[in-house]
Amino acid sequence: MNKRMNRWHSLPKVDLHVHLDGSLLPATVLDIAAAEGMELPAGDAAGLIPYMQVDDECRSLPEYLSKFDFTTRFMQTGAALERVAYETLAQAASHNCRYIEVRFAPQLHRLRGLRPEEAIHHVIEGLKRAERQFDIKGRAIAICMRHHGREENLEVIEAAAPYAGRGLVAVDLAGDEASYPPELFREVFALAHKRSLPVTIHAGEAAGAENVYEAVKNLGASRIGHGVRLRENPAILQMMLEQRIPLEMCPVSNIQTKAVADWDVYPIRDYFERGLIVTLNTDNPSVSGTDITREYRIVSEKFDFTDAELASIIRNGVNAAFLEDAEKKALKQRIDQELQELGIK
Ligand SMILES: O=c1[nH]cnc2c1ncn2[C@@H]1O[C@H](CO)[C@@H](O)[C@H]1O
Ligand SMILES: [Zn+2]
Repeated sequence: MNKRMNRWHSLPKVDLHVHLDGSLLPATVLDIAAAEGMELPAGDAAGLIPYMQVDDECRSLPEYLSKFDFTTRFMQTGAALERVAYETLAQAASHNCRYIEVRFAPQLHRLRGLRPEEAIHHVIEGLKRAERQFDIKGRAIAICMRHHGREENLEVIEAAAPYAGRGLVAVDLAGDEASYPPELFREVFALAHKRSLPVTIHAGEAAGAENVYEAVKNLGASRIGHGVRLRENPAILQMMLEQRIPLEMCPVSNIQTKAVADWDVYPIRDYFERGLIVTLNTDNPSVSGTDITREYRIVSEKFDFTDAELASIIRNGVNAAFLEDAEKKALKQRIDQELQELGIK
Protein backbone atom coordinates (compact mmCIF):
# COMPACT_ATOMS: atom_id res chain seq x y z
CA MET A 1 0.00 0.00 0.00
CA ASN A 2 1.55 3.33 -0.99
CA LYS A 3 1.12 6.53 0.97
CA ARG A 4 -1.88 7.78 -1.03
CA MET A 5 -3.71 4.46 -0.68
CA ASN A 6 -3.15 4.66 3.06
CA ARG A 7 -4.59 8.11 3.05
CA TRP A 8 -7.96 7.13 1.52
CA HIS A 9 -8.08 4.16 3.81
CA SER A 10 -7.34 6.21 6.91
CA LEU A 11 -9.92 8.92 6.16
CA PRO A 12 -12.75 8.54 8.68
CA LYS A 13 -15.74 7.85 6.45
CA VAL A 14 -19.47 7.21 6.43
CA ASP A 15 -21.53 5.13 4.01
CA LEU A 16 -25.22 6.03 3.74
CA HIS A 17 -26.14 3.76 0.85
CA VAL A 18 -25.25 0.08 1.24
CA HIS A 19 -27.53 -2.84 0.41
CA LEU A 20 -27.38 -5.79 2.79
CA ASP A 21 -27.95 -8.32 0.01
CA GLY A 22 -25.24 -6.59 -2.03
CA SER A 23 -22.76 -7.10 0.80
CA LEU A 24 -22.92 -10.89 1.16
CA LEU A 25 -19.44 -12.41 1.03
CA PRO A 26 -18.71 -15.53 -1.07
CA ALA A 27 -17.15 -17.22 1.99
CA THR A 28 -20.41 -16.67 3.86
CA VAL A 29 -22.39 -18.23 1.01
CA LEU A 30 -20.20 -21.34 1.36
CA ASP A 31 -20.91 -21.53 5.10
CA ILE A 32 -24.64 -20.94 4.82
CA ALA A 33 -25.03 -23.40 1.95
CA ALA A 34 -23.12 -26.07 3.90
CA ALA A 35 -25.14 -25.47 7.07
CA GLU A 36 -28.48 -25.45 5.24
CA GLY A 37 -27.72 -28.22 2.75
CA MET A 38 -28.08 -25.95 -0.28
CA GLU A 39 -26.55 -26.74 -3.64
CA LEU A 40 -23.97 -24.35 -5.07
CA PRO A 41 -22.79 -23.80 -8.65
CA ALA A 42 -19.16 -23.74 -7.44
CA GLY A 43 -17.22 -25.24 -4.57
CA ASP A 44 -15.04 -22.33 -3.56
CA ALA A 45 -15.28 -18.59 -2.99
CA ALA A 46 -13.55 -17.63 -6.25
CA GLY A 47 -15.90 -19.86 -8.22
CA LEU A 48 -18.93 -18.11 -6.73
CA ILE A 49 -17.86 -14.63 -7.76
CA PRO A 50 -19.30 -14.75 -11.30
CA TYR A 51 -22.72 -15.54 -9.77
CA MET A 52 -22.57 -12.71 -7.27
CA GLN A 53 -20.57 -9.92 -8.86
CA VAL A 54 -21.07 -8.04 -12.11
CA ASP A 55 -18.25 -7.65 -14.61
CA ASP A 56 -17.41 -4.94 -17.13
CA GLU A 57 -19.94 -6.43 -19.54
CA CYS A 58 -22.92 -5.37 -17.42
CA ARG A 59 -25.22 -3.34 -19.67
CA SER A 60 -28.12 -2.17 -17.52
CA LEU A 61 -29.70 -1.90 -14.08
CA PRO A 62 -31.96 -4.96 -14.64
CA GLU A 63 -28.89 -7.03 -15.56
CA TYR A 64 -27.12 -5.74 -12.46
CA LEU A 65 -30.16 -6.55 -10.31
CA SER A 66 -30.23 -10.16 -11.55
CA LYS A 67 -27.28 -10.90 -9.22
CA PHE A 68 -29.57 -10.43 -6.24
CA ASP A 69 -31.67 -13.45 -7.24
CA PHE A 70 -28.62 -15.46 -6.25
CA THR A 71 -27.54 -13.59 -3.11
CA THR A 72 -30.98 -13.38 -1.48
CA ARG A 73 -31.37 -17.20 -1.64
CA PHE A 74 -28.80 -17.46 1.16
CA MET A 75 -30.44 -14.81 3.31
CA GLN A 76 -33.69 -16.46 4.33
CA THR A 77 -33.22 -17.11 8.04
CA GLY A 78 -32.84 -14.85 11.04
CA ALA A 79 -29.35 -16.22 11.68
CA ALA A 80 -28.23 -15.53 8.11
CA LEU A 81 -29.59 -11.96 8.17
CA GLU A 82 -27.93 -11.27 11.48
CA ARG A 83 -24.63 -12.63 10.25
CA VAL A 84 -24.64 -10.66 7.00
CA ALA A 85 -25.56 -7.46 8.84
CA TYR A 86 -22.69 -8.07 11.27
CA GLU A 87 -20.25 -8.78 8.44
CA THR A 88 -21.36 -5.70 6.52
CA LEU A 89 -20.34 -3.53 9.47
CA ALA A 90 -17.13 -5.50 10.03
CA GLN A 91 -16.15 -4.86 6.40
CA ALA A 92 -17.00 -1.18 6.60
CA ALA A 93 -15.16 -0.76 9.92
CA SER A 94 -12.04 -2.28 8.34
CA HIS A 95 -12.13 0.70 5.95
CA ASN A 96 -12.40 3.23 8.77
CA CYS A 97 -16.04 3.79 8.10
CA ARG A 98 -17.46 5.21 11.34
CA TYR A 99 -21.15 5.12 10.44
CA ILE A 100 -23.17 3.11 7.97
CA GLU A 101 -26.82 2.85 6.97
CA VAL A 102 -27.58 -0.67 5.77
CA ARG A 103 -30.67 -1.12 3.62
CA PHE A 104 -32.57 -4.25 2.70
CA ALA A 105 -36.00 -5.31 1.46
CA PRO A 106 -37.78 -7.40 4.12
CA GLN A 107 -40.10 -8.95 1.50
CA LEU A 108 -37.11 -10.52 -0.31
CA HIS A 109 -36.26 -12.57 2.79
CA ARG A 110 -39.52 -14.41 3.34
CA LEU A 111 -39.02 -17.41 1.04
CA ARG A 112 -39.00 -19.56 4.16
CA GLY A 113 -41.66 -17.67 6.02
CA LEU A 114 -39.70 -14.95 7.81
CA ARG A 115 -42.11 -12.05 8.39
CA PRO A 116 -40.95 -8.48 7.58
CA GLU A 117 -40.81 -7.47 11.26
CA GLU A 118 -38.73 -10.56 12.02
CA ALA A 119 -36.31 -9.79 9.21
CA ILE A 120 -35.93 -6.22 10.51
CA HIS A 121 -35.39 -7.48 14.05
CA HIS A 122 -32.61 -9.86 13.01
CA VAL A 123 -30.82 -7.31 10.86
CA ILE A 124 -30.83 -4.84 13.76
CA GLU A 125 -29.48 -7.55 16.08
CA GLY A 126 -26.57 -8.10 13.69
CA LEU A 127 -25.87 -4.36 13.52
CA LYS A 128 -25.86 -4.13 17.32
CA ARG A 129 -23.55 -7.10 17.73
CA ALA A 130 -21.09 -5.51 15.29
CA GLU A 131 -21.34 -2.15 17.09
CA ARG A 132 -20.18 -3.86 20.29
CA GLN A 133 -17.20 -5.36 18.52
CA PHE A 134 -16.05 -2.75 16.02
CA ASP A 135 -15.53 0.99 15.99
CA ILE A 136 -18.61 1.76 13.91
CA LYS A 137 -22.28 2.60 14.27
CA GLY A 138 -24.92 1.03 12.07
CA ARG A 139 -28.57 1.76 11.36
CA ALA A 140 -31.06 -0.05 9.13
CA ILE A 141 -33.24 1.21 6.27
CA ALA A 142 -36.22 -0.91 5.10
CA ILE A 143 -36.76 -1.02 1.35
CA CYS A 144 -39.99 -1.29 -0.62
CA MET A 145 -39.46 -2.97 -3.98
CA ARG A 146 -40.74 -1.45 -7.21
CA HIS A 147 -41.94 -4.77 -8.59
CA HIS A 148 -43.89 -5.61 -5.44
CA GLY A 149 -47.58 -4.86 -5.04
CA ARG A 150 -49.23 -2.23 -2.89
CA GLU A 151 -50.05 -4.64 -0.03
CA GLU A 152 -46.52 -5.97 0.26
CA ASN A 153 -45.04 -2.49 0.34
CA LEU A 154 -47.57 -1.13 2.82
CA GLU A 155 -46.66 -4.10 5.01
CA VAL A 156 -42.98 -3.08 4.91
CA ILE A 157 -43.85 0.41 6.14
CA GLU A 158 -46.02 -0.94 8.95
CA ALA A 159 -43.31 -3.41 9.93
CA ALA A 160 -40.64 -0.70 9.93
CA ALA A 161 -42.56 1.88 11.98
CA PRO A 162 -42.14 0.28 15.43
CA TYR A 163 -38.37 0.06 14.87
CA ALA A 164 -37.96 3.76 14.09
CA GLY A 165 -35.39 5.14 16.51
CA ARG A 166 -34.69 1.59 17.68
CA GLY A 167 -32.11 0.64 15.07
CA LEU A 168 -34.05 1.58 11.94
CA VAL A 169 -33.92 5.10 10.59
CA ALA A 170 -35.76 5.32 7.28
CA VAL A 171 -37.52 3.62 4.38
CA ASP A 172 -36.56 3.48 0.70
CA LEU A 173 -37.79 2.39 -2.72
CA ALA A 174 -35.48 0.29 -4.94
CA GLY A 175 -35.54 -2.02 -7.96
CA ASP A 176 -36.26 -1.52 -11.65
CA GLU A 177 -36.77 2.24 -11.93
CA ALA A 178 -37.34 2.32 -15.69
CA SER A 179 -40.32 -0.08 -15.48
CA TYR A 180 -41.91 1.28 -12.30
CA PRO A 181 -42.00 5.08 -11.98
CA PRO A 182 -42.23 6.60 -8.48
CA GLU A 183 -45.78 7.95 -8.87
CA LEU A 184 -47.03 4.35 -8.49
CA PHE A 185 -45.92 4.48 -4.85
CA ARG A 186 -47.59 7.63 -3.53
CA GLU A 187 -49.91 5.73 -1.22
CA VAL A 188 -47.05 3.64 0.20
CA PHE A 189 -44.95 6.67 1.08
CA ALA A 190 -47.96 8.61 2.34
CA LEU A 191 -48.15 5.89 4.96
CA ALA A 192 -44.44 6.34 5.71
CA HIS A 193 -45.14 10.03 6.24
CA LYS A 194 -48.07 9.21 8.51
CA ARG A 195 -45.83 6.93 10.54
CA SER A 196 -43.15 9.68 10.72
CA LEU A 197 -40.57 7.58 8.88
CA PRO A 198 -37.87 9.49 6.98
CA VAL A 199 -37.75 8.62 3.29
CA THR A 200 -34.95 8.18 0.76
CA ILE A 201 -35.78 7.07 -2.79
CA HIS A 202 -33.65 5.55 -5.57
CA ALA A 203 -34.33 8.04 -8.37
CA GLY A 204 -32.66 9.50 -11.43
CA GLU A 205 -30.56 6.35 -11.80
CA ALA A 206 -32.17 4.27 -14.56
CA ALA A 207 -34.69 6.96 -15.53
CA GLY A 208 -34.81 10.72 -15.85
CA ALA A 209 -34.66 13.66 -13.48
CA GLU A 210 -38.47 13.89 -13.32
CA ASN A 211 -38.34 10.88 -10.99
CA VAL A 212 -36.23 12.92 -8.58
CA TYR A 213 -38.91 15.61 -8.63
CA GLU A 214 -41.67 13.07 -7.98
CA ALA A 215 -39.63 11.42 -5.17
CA VAL A 216 -39.14 14.75 -3.40
CA LYS A 217 -42.49 16.42 -4.07
CA ASN A 218 -44.87 13.50 -3.82
CA LEU A 219 -43.06 10.72 -1.98
CA GLY A 220 -41.53 13.04 0.62
CA ALA A 221 -37.91 12.01 0.06
CA SER A 222 -35.41 13.97 2.13
CA ARG A 223 -32.49 12.24 0.39
CA ILE A 224 -32.12 10.76 -3.09
CA GLY A 225 -30.34 7.53 -4.00
CA HIS A 226 -28.01 8.20 -6.96
CA GLY A 227 -29.74 11.11 -8.77
CA VAL A 228 -27.01 11.03 -11.40
CA ARG A 229 -29.45 12.02 -14.15
CA LEU A 230 -30.46 15.20 -12.37
CA ARG A 231 -28.43 17.34 -14.77
CA GLU A 232 -30.90 16.47 -17.54
CA ASN A 233 -33.32 18.95 -15.99
CA PRO A 234 -31.93 22.28 -14.75
CA ALA A 235 -35.17 23.26 -12.99
CA ILE A 236 -35.19 20.07 -10.94
CA LEU A 237 -31.49 20.45 -10.22
CA GLN A 238 -32.28 23.95 -8.96
CA MET A 239 -34.99 22.56 -6.68
CA MET A 240 -32.46 20.11 -5.20
CA LEU A 241 -30.08 22.99 -4.58
CA GLU A 242 -32.71 25.16 -2.94
CA GLN A 243 -34.11 22.39 -0.78
CA ARG A 244 -30.61 21.18 0.08
CA ILE A 245 -31.49 17.54 -0.52
CA PRO A 246 -28.46 15.25 -0.32
CA LEU A 247 -27.55 12.88 -3.12
CA GLU A 248 -26.30 9.40 -2.21
CA MET A 249 -23.88 8.90 -5.09
CA CYS A 250 -22.39 5.45 -5.75
CA PRO A 251 -19.89 5.88 -8.61
CA VAL A 252 -18.73 2.31 -9.28
CA SER A 253 -22.29 1.00 -9.29
CA ASN A 254 -23.47 3.87 -11.52
CA ILE A 255 -20.89 3.01 -14.16
CA GLN A 256 -21.76 -0.70 -14.03
CA THR A 257 -25.52 -0.17 -14.38
CA LYS A 258 -24.88 2.35 -17.19
CA ALA A 259 -26.74 5.00 -15.23
CA VAL A 260 -23.76 7.05 -16.48
CA ALA A 261 -22.13 6.05 -19.79
CA ASP A 262 -18.53 6.37 -18.62
CA TRP A 263 -16.21 7.98 -16.11
CA ASP A 264 -15.45 11.02 -18.26
CA VAL A 265 -19.09 12.08 -17.98
CA TYR A 266 -19.66 11.07 -14.35
CA PRO A 267 -21.25 14.16 -12.76
CA ILE A 268 -19.81 14.14 -9.25
CA ARG A 269 -17.38 17.05 -9.75
CA ASP A 270 -20.02 19.03 -11.61
CA TYR A 271 -22.63 18.46 -8.86
CA PHE A 272 -20.12 19.23 -6.12
CA GLU A 273 -19.16 22.53 -7.73
CA ARG A 274 -22.75 23.56 -8.26
CA GLY A 275 -23.22 23.20 -4.51
CA LEU A 276 -25.39 20.08 -4.49
CA ILE A 277 -25.01 18.05 -1.31
CA VAL A 278 -22.94 15.18 -2.63
CA THR A 279 -22.29 12.12 -0.49
CA LEU A 280 -20.12 9.16 -1.52
CA ASN A 281 -21.24 5.57 -0.94
CA THR A 282 -20.74 1.96 -2.08
CA ASP A 283 -24.26 0.69 -2.98
CA ASN A 284 -23.28 -3.00 -3.16
CA PRO A 285 -19.72 -3.87 -2.15
CA SER A 286 -19.95 -7.55 -3.18
CA VAL A 287 -22.06 -7.19 -6.32
CA SER A 288 -20.00 -4.21 -7.52
CA GLY A 289 -16.64 -5.50 -6.28
CA THR A 290 -16.02 -2.26 -4.45
CA ASP A 291 -15.45 -0.83 -0.98
CA ILE A 292 -15.65 2.65 0.48
CA THR A 293 -11.87 3.25 0.31
CA ARG A 294 -11.96 2.42 -3.38
CA GLU A 295 -14.83 4.83 -4.07
CA TYR A 296 -12.85 7.65 -2.44
CA ARG A 297 -9.68 6.71 -4.30
CA ILE A 298 -11.40 6.55 -7.69
CA VAL A 299 -13.19 9.83 -7.21
CA SER A 300 -10.11 11.68 -6.07
CA GLU A 301 -7.96 10.22 -8.86
CA LYS A 302 -10.45 10.71 -11.67
CA PHE A 303 -11.82 14.07 -10.61
CA ASP A 304 -8.92 15.64 -8.70
CA PHE A 305 -10.71 16.00 -5.41
CA THR A 306 -8.34 17.42 -2.82
CA ASP A 307 -8.29 16.07 0.72
CA ALA A 308 -10.20 19.14 1.89
CA GLU A 309 -12.87 18.47 -0.74
CA LEU A 310 -13.08 14.81 0.26
CA ALA A 311 -13.49 15.98 3.85
CA SER A 312 -16.41 18.13 2.81
CA ILE A 313 -18.01 15.12 1.08
CA ILE A 314 -17.52 13.13 4.31
CA ARG A 315 -19.10 15.94 6.33
CA ASN A 316 -22.02 16.06 3.89
CA GLY A 317 -22.55 12.38 4.69
CA VAL A 318 -22.50 13.00 8.42
CA ASN A 319 -24.97 15.87 8.10
CA ALA A 320 -27.23 13.84 5.81
CA ALA A 321 -27.24 10.80 8.12
CA PHE A 322 -30.63 9.73 9.46
CA LEU A 323 -28.91 9.05 12.80
CA GLU A 324 -30.53 10.37 15.99
CA ASP A 325 -29.49 13.95 16.93
CA ALA A 326 -27.30 13.26 19.96
CA GLU A 327 -25.45 10.42 18.23
CA LYS A 328 -25.04 12.53 15.14
CA LYS A 329 -23.50 15.34 17.08
CA ALA A 330 -21.01 12.93 18.63
CA LEU A 331 -20.22 11.44 15.21
CA LYS A 332 -19.65 14.90 13.79
CA GLN A 333 -17.21 15.80 16.56
CA ARG A 334 -15.41 12.50 16.23
CA ILE A 335 -14.97 12.85 12.48
CA ASP A 336 -13.87 16.48 12.73
CA GLN A 337 -11.28 15.50 15.29
CA GLU A 338 -9.96 12.64 13.18
CA LEU A 339 -9.78 14.82 10.08
CA GLN A 340 -7.88 17.39 12.08
CA GLU A 341 -5.45 14.74 13.30
CA LEU A 342 -4.82 13.82 9.67
CA GLY A 343 -4.05 17.45 8.98
CA ILE A 344 -7.13 17.94 6.82
CA LYS A 345 -9.27 21.06 7.21
O1 LIG B 1 -28.56 0.58 -7.50
C1 LIG B 1 -29.65 0.01 -7.28
N1 LIG B 1 -30.77 0.50 -7.85
C2 LIG B 1 -31.99 -0.04 -7.65
N2 LIG B 1 -32.18 -1.12 -6.89
C3 LIG B 1 -31.09 -1.68 -6.31
C4 LIG B 1 -29.79 -1.17 -6.48
N3 LIG B 1 -28.94 -1.95 -5.80
C5 LIG B 1 -29.67 -2.92 -5.23
N4 LIG B 1 -30.97 -2.77 -5.55
C6 LIG B 1 -32.10 -3.63 -5.18
O2 LIG B 1 -32.41 -3.48 -3.82
C7 LIG B 1 -32.76 -4.74 -3.31
C8 LIG B 1 -32.76 -4.74 -1.82
O3 LIG B 1 -31.49 -4.46 -1.28
C9 LIG B 1 -31.80 -5.67 -4.01
O4 LIG B 1 -32.24 -7.01 -3.94
C10 LIG B 1 -31.82 -5.12 -5.41
O5 LIG B 1 -32.89 -5.67 -6.12
ZN1 LIG C 1 -28.97 1.28 -4.07
